[in-house]
Amino acid sequence: MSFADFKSKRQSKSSKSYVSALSGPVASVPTQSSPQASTSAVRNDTVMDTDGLYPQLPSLLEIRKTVHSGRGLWTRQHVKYGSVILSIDAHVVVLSNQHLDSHCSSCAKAASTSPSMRCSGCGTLRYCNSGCQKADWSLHKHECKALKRWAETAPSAALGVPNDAVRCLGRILWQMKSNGLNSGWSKEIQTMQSHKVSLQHSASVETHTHLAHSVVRYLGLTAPSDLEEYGILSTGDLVNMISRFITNAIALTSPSLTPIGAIVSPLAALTNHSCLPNAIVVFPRGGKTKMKESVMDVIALRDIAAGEEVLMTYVDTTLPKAQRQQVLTETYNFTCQCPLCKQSATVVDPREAVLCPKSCGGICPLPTEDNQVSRCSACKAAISDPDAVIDAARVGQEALDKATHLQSSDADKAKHLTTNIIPILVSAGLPPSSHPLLALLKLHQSLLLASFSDQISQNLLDESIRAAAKHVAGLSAILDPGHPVRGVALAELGKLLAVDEPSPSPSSSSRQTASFPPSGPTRLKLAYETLLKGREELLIGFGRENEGGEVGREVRENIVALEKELGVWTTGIRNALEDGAVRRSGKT
Ligand SMILES: C[S@@+](CC[C@H](N)C(=O)[O-])C[C@H]1O[C@@H](n2cnc3c(N)ncnc32)[C@H](O)[C@@H]1O
Repeated sequence: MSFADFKSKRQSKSSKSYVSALSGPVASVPTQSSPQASTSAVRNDTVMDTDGLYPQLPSLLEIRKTVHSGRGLWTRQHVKYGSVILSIDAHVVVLSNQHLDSHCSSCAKAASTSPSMRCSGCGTLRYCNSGCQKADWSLHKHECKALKRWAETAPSAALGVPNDAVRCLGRILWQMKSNGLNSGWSKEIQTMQSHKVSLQHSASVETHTHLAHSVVRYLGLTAPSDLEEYGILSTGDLVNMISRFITNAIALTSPSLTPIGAIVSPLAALTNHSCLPNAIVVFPRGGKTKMKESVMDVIALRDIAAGEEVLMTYVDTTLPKAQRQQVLTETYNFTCQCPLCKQSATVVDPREAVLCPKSCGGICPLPTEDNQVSRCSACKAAISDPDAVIDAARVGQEALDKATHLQSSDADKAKHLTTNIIPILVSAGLPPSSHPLLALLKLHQSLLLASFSDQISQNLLDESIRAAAKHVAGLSAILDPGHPVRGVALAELGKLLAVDEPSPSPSSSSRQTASFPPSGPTRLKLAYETLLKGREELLIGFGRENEGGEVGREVRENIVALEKELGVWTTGIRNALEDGAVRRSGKT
């Protein structure tokens, strides 16, 4: 697994009627700052002097240190939801191996929007044009030699390029050497949090050791003293640097939130974690200043009061508590105390829930081996066969792991798995917000989309829409309105609903077995409403001043096109009705 995948897995997101879940009014965005976010109800924090570091720190923010979570970013004034709190160019950016061919290694733009040229030296990195290549050369000149050396000694072609973590550490070390170890740039890197001291008790010792060996090989070092020019005087220093990277690297995502690599930004990395974050890191792309994918923004997901801590998430918040906690302990070395993790056991978390067996609209906690008794939180009806639910969830997790593994090597097999397992979880009573159903729906949707060809069938399109709608319904039960993951999911659903129907006959087989999705003008109207809702959420999640990022701007164009199309439909229907009325009255 690449480091980008590793990180994105950690980040990175009920209604029985999906139609009604989507066609209601746009959920209002909470405008009150959340009391959960502040960890300084009693001031136990110290405002820190930046010592000339972090020149990009805006006056809106200050760095404070607490006993509980070390340094963090705090607001000095009220911040409105959807505002850009911080906009920065990362210190170091690398693409994950599977994106090296499809994206520019300088600006990280996808090759589909720009023809790319390959570096003739290493034959590994691609660029949009010579401008991008020149901009990257000061770092790539070291990397180019290292990549060639690595490929020459690799045991197989498949291992001919080191993973993104090794390449990112290489870039950090070359840049530190070139900028000088006493430069602000290098000091910011050196002061990033490391967990070297607690490593010996941690499950990630192996990852650190493996990375250390790989970095030494990548840099072409022959003696420990060779590391001194990088400011690394001992093995301990090297482990420290690796721990800093693992603790602070952030997944680089495309404008539609697909993980494509890793970045290191010491300033953004000062943000501490909550599983109920009030902020998020996005790479919105666009505008005059954000043409590089690697320009990152930290966006306020809800109003943040003056003097409140800015908190983002380090894990995928669609995961159940135990899985989130495991990652936070193993990778970040702390136990999360956020309100979601400390939620009373009497509150049912939609991530770990089963629908009420009496269909009263309530949910029951997902039964476990240790706690098989599960009752609906609303009507108290008990689940009659908890073992069946436990089994379904277990089989679902196994299928998810297998399908995720297979998706790039054998997409058909992966799709077969998701197609078969999803109905089992649904019939066991899992709502779309529940793990692993939500993750399976997302994967199923992407596998269906990947199988679209020029000749798309009505059934395939309708099945994709149903998967996308269930995915949106699941996310909506978990994530706050305005979360960019929700915005992107709504945009995808709206786009699918707006696709021309290949055979829109109301008597087609899919129509008889399911009332969703509708056909004709009703479908277009639903597409329009979904896109409007998506745009509203994207404007928050990617920042209002970014116009909702690249996806938000695309959605706006789709909305304009649909308005025209719906206008034609409305006129056509009105004309048809008027014609009928004229005929009935005997006029010609
Ligand atoms: C990316 S760094 C954040 C900045 C860090 N606090 C510092 O002083 O540089 C991640 C580390 O901060 C600490 N941290 C972040 N969020 C935390 C939380 N909610 N509770 C406790 N520690 C936290 C953990 O040590 C974690 O490994």
